[in-house]
Amino acid sequence: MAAGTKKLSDLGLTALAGANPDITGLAVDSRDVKEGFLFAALPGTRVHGGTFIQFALRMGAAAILTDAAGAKIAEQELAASDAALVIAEDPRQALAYTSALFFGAQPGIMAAVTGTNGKTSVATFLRMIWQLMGLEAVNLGTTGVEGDFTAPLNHTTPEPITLHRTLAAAAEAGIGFGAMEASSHGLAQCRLDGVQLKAAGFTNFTQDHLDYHASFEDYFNAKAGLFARVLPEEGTAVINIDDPRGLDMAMIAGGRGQGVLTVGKGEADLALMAQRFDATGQDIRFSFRGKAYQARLNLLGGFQAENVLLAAGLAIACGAEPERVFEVLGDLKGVRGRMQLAATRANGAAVFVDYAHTPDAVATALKAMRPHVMGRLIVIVGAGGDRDAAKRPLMGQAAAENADVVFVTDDNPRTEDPALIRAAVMGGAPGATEVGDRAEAILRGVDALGPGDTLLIAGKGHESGQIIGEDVLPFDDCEQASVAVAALDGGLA
Ligand SMILES: CC(=O)N[C@H]1[C@@H](OP(=O)(O)OP(=O)(O)OC[C@H]2O[C@@H](n3ccc(=O)[nH]c3=O)[C@H](O)[C@@H]2O)O[C@H](CO)[C@@H](O)[C@@H]1O[C@H](C)C(=O)N[C@@H](C)C(=O)N[C@H](CCC(=O)O)C(=O)O
Ligand SMILES: Nc1ncnc2c1ncn2[C@@H]1O[C@H](COP(=O)(O)OP(=O)(O)OP(=O)(O)O)[C@@H](O)[C@H]1O
Ligand SMILES: N[C@H](CCC[C@H](N)C(=O)O)C(=O)O
Ligand SMILES: [Mg+2]
Repeated sequence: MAAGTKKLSDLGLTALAGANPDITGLAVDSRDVKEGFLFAALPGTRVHGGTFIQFALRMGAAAILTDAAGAKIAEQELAASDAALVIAEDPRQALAYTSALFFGAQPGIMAAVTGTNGKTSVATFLRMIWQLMGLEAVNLGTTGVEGDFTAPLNHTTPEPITLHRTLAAAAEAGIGFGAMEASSHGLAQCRLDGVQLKAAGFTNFTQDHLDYHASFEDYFNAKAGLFARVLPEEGTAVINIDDPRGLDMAMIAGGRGQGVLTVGKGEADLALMAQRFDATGQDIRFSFRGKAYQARLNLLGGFQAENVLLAAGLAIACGAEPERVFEVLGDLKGVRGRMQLAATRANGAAVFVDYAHTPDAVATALKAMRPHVMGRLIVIVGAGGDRDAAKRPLMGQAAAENADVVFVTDDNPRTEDPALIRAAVMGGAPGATEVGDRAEAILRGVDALGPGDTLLIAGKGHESGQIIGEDVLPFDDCEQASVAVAALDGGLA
């Protein structure tokens, strides 16, 4: 979508020498720069983007946005060029605000959700609640843009240029409501600082991404940035108060003067009082500010009710009538790749696919599955390469502690040696069976299913490819589950 040309000053930026060129586009990678673009030369984890200013200038950049270090790297090239130079203390945050001004529109009501697990689920349920109330809505995140406007995304929280281009396109298509995921990377890099939020949610905080964040506390602080920085003072924070860090988040939000709506099993504004599980879902009883309600959820897993209530809280915080929100909960559908029924064997045993890729998520998914299972619970688990290595044995342990049979296999090895990743996972699950090839592991897991047993294939959820080295090979857990059932039982599942 062409956003048109804007003056540098209309993008909230002031150049050092007073230049005010027309800006025809924005780029964060020098290889994407075209004539008249603003190039944001950002400090990176590997290299400073300032290194690439010389290439951006050659491509016709009209302005450079960077920090003092970036400007120093390209001092000579900048002196010899008449491109405008903008130096910001935090160029990532400046780029976020600039992107919002450049693309100029977003759905009028937006909410963001952060937390280690449950972001996609909550954002998707919130979008569905809005749609079921007759509103045009989207969710943006790991599964792309879904709802009344669709588009693929490569990141859970895209960098600001892609984010605001997408939000503007959605707004132009008539979308009035948007629910987005705020990943810890996205928050640490201020990717969503230019989005106008009405409400923000917090699901939970457990181990992940310690490859990127220097410490557990750094990881927490990145997430807390959603309330401490991005959500405005007049916004409402919707907090899962059952999480050990929920109170900390509520304090941060309250400290900034934001409204706080708590969700949880104990004392909470929106309180989950009882759950009754059966083969196809659960009935829940809950209260909102003291008044009791009941709803049917066609969703498996106790934690899904928590995600649904957080989404309901966000809908209310965004202005919806509580009674209307509670009425539509019974019509919610499952989220793709989250506790999704993938296939059923001739003997009745079921195969589920779930995106559990953290120790907490593996434990939660298996514990949640247990009340729905009569026989043995079998799990297939692995861990991704080029990601937090410390979580691997913990994922194995979570599988061993909560399932009756464990198969350890490859997830996305990326550039790492898959055998070493598997060995680390096996370290936490010594009694497990190791099967490197994921399709074979699924076949073995499905073959092991007796009547009343259930298989949970964890880790890849909705993903349609397996990343090996730099290649992405087609691979879909749901599809492989069907193939395995067909191979063992004949016909298609
Ligand atoms: C680890 C991480 O988040 N990296 C982000 C970061 O890149 P970086 O710091 O590694 O960049 P770098 O390689 O050091 O390069 C520095 C700068 O030079 C630029 N460059 C580089 C080469 C060149 O030829 N020209 C050029 O201009 C780069 O665009 C970059 O701005 O800044 C870049 C620009 O903003 C981001 O695109 C990039 O995200 C990469 C693509 C990424 O894969 N991020 C993942 C880990 C991520 O964000 N994941 C979360 C999900 C987390 C979850 O599971 O919850 C997400 O929100 O998707
Ligand atoms: N409220 C929850 N508490 C604990 N675990 C959960 C919760 N919700 C979901 N999970 C587990 O986490 C997995 C991922 O869920 P989801 O995709 O909604 O999380 P996410 O935060 O978006 O993950 P990502 O970091 O990849 O974006 C699910 O498949 C499930 O196993
Ligand atoms: N957003 C997460 C997804 C992990 C999914 C899992 N299949 C893996 O590859 O580790 C990440 O990039 O860390
Ligand atoms: Mg997600």
